[in-house]
Amino acid sequence: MTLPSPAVARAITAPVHADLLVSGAELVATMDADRREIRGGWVAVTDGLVSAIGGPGDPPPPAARVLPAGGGLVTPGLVNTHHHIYQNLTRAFAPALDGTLFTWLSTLYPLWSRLDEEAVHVSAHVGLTELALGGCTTSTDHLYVHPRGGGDLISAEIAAAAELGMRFHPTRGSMSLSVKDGGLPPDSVVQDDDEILAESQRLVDRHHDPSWGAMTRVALAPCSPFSVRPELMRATAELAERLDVRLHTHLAEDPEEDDYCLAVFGRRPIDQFAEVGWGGDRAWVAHCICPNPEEIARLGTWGTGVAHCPSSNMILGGGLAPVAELRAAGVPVGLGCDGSSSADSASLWLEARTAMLLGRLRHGAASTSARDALEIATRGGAGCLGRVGEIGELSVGAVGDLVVWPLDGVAFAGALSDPIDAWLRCGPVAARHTVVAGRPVVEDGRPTHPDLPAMLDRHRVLATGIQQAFDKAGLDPSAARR
Ligand SMILES: Nc1nc2[nH]c(O)nc2c(=O)[nH]1
Repeated sequence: MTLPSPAVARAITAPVHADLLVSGAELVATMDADRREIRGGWVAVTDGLVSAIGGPGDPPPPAARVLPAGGGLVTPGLVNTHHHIYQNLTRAFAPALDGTLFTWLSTLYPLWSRLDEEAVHVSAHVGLTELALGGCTTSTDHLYVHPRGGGDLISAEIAAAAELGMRFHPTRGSMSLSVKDGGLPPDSVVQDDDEILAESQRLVDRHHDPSWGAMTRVALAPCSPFSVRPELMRATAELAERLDVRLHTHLAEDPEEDDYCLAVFGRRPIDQFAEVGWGGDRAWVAHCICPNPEEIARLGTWGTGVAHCPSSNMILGGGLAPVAELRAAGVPVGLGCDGSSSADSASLWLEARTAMLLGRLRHGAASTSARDALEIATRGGAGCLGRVGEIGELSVGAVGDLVVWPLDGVAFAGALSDPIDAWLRCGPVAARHTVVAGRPVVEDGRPTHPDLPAMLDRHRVLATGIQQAFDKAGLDPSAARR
């Protein structure tokens, strides 16, 4: 990772004229190295980076624009470490709702085989807008379905993120092992290893920005042990090392995956992960519901990150991820919405709250606080994406990504004693303002980009076309429910 240049470092320590000043907060929860919480605080952003932070006694710099926090809570922007945004085209899809992971995937793969550039662009516009409304400023996406003739899907979603001004970490997903070779996906959605590797390199060359404050970073992401060949896992790890980009995959997400790995590889998923050269801090993995204590310790030693996806894990019935144990072992744990066909909603506020509730259910009321959940949603995400100190905190020199959350109205009546507890225990809450690199993408609860209504109209047409494919293919909708 590139650190700020001397010029940037000078600019952020000198008194500045800010581009944006967010002031009038009830509390600024900086989530910086000291976890400073500043009552009545303000935050200034210059050239996309935080240039100053202060309290009521500190005079703020003059600013081109002042965004009133209106007595709200200011936090760093939340970081989404796992998503399949295109799945909002098959959200809450009735024929797939009751399946376990493998049945659910097998029902939906044929629909996703109809993705093309327009569908990905429109679904990304809608999906990233939804994320911004829920307080997300940096999102990953794991797009692993690349149908023949579908076009350059990753570039299409990067275009959507750039239009909206969202910080984006697309991961070039891949599947290479179809049913006929012992994998789960059908032939229509797999590619061969050479094509996947060539495309991965091309996308990194074209879009990946390693510089401090980058808006776009690309990672490489073979889908799961049951949809790619071990040779591709190994070659992808080598390519990521050579290009110095991060690695992402699904891991240990379901007992069915344990059974598959034992039957096919003769070892458990995390042993197979190590066998193909992935055990290290370049990788972060999604779900990680089923590691045993010895595997948790190994993940901690490696520094491999985990994207905790609480809603999706419960909806698919995969189980309860051992979040407290992973964190105690030193694993960077971030938060993920997961795809909108399994989690169906995409709000990191909701995922943070759900992570807090699940933690308390597993380990008792004193185990998991709103601050723990905020930590996972911010600094934990930065750890997964290799951007500690840069995203997920408000400190001078970090990116100017922040959220102003309301603390007023019916939901908060009487919640006066602690703004962070109020934020996550009351609600439901959507962002009042979401700011990325000093520019509001949500203001007064509304997206600032004007195209959302047109995008939603187009999304409905595209989603209808894709879902009708299910009927046309003559699939028996009730089969997936059995
Ligand atoms: N929740 C999800 N798990 C997955 N595993 C896999 O291989 N694909 C998926 C997915 O889309 N969602």
